Amino acid sequence: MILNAKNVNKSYKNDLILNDLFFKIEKPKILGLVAPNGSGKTTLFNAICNLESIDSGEIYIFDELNSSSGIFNKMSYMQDSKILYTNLTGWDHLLYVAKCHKINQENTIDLISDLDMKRYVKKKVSTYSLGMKQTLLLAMSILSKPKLLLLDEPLNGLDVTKCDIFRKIILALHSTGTTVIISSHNLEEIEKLTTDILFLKSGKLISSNNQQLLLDFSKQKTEYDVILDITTSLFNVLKKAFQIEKISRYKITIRMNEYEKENFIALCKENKCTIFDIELKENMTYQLYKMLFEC
Ligand SMILES: Nc1ncnc2c1ncn2[C@@H]1O[C@H](COP(=O)(O)OP(=O)(O)OP(=O)(O)O)[C@@H](O)[C@H]1O
Repeated sequence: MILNAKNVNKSYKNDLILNDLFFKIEKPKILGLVAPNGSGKTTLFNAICNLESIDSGEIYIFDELNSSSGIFNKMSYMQDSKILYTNLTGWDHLLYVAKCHKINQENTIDLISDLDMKRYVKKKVSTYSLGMKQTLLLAMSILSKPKLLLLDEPLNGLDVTKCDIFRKIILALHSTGTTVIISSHNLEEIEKLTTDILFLKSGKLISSNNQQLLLDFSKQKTEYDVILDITTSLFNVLKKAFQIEKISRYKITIRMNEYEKENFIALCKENKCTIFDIELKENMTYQLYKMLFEC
């Protein structure tokens, strides 16, 4: 078992942040961790790494209690830039991590090149931009090729090119068997990278694959863009039966739930209308997020 969290509770004074939280990861995955500000994402990461004590419950990493000193040989945690020493250079930071994990300098130099850090790695961190600090933190967290990697808002301040590099590196690491959990408010990027999303709501985790969540979602009306070859007569039929938001010759935007979607597809078929594409107007993660946190 990669991660096993049982009955985890954590409060700050009267605020219950993690509420009898259960969570298991059995196979290597890339998971997104998504929730509004102040919901407890960082608290959960800190609790997993035992940087923050929990009030009750147990967390096991590779079948060892997270308080065991050996876990940091197998896992790594990218925190925010407050952990960096502004008077040291990026190179100093990387050398320190390399020494702790007995990694040779060639691997460090390769990573600096992969992350395009050569230009600034020998400068003091005090001169770094947010994106440069994030890149250094990412480099520090992946240098040891951990089997479990926690990334707390790694995309903050990264430009489009850096996001692409970041994605390739995470996918490459995952292909070697690493499990990655990434918290982010960038729902589009997170959807591109991950297989499951974990929503942290009221101190508990809900997976985007949760059957009840998907059932609730299927009952919600959502906007779809449909590319189709529509005739005027069919449009008149559809107009009466569905909530059409926008229409042009080959594309309509329509609000419907899953049940209505099936009827819509059947009606088009009956009328010999070809549907070339039917897709959610906003990404699925965003739709689930709205359903969970904004109603
Ligand atoms: N050391 C602390 N003492 C008291 N309260 C804390 C402490 N750390 C976090 N909190 C509170 O716990 C809650 C969860 O904070 P946390 O930083 O885990 O949320 P988050 O989901 O990571 O937020 P964000 O998306 O803004 O980074 C917040 O209400 C925060 O004020």
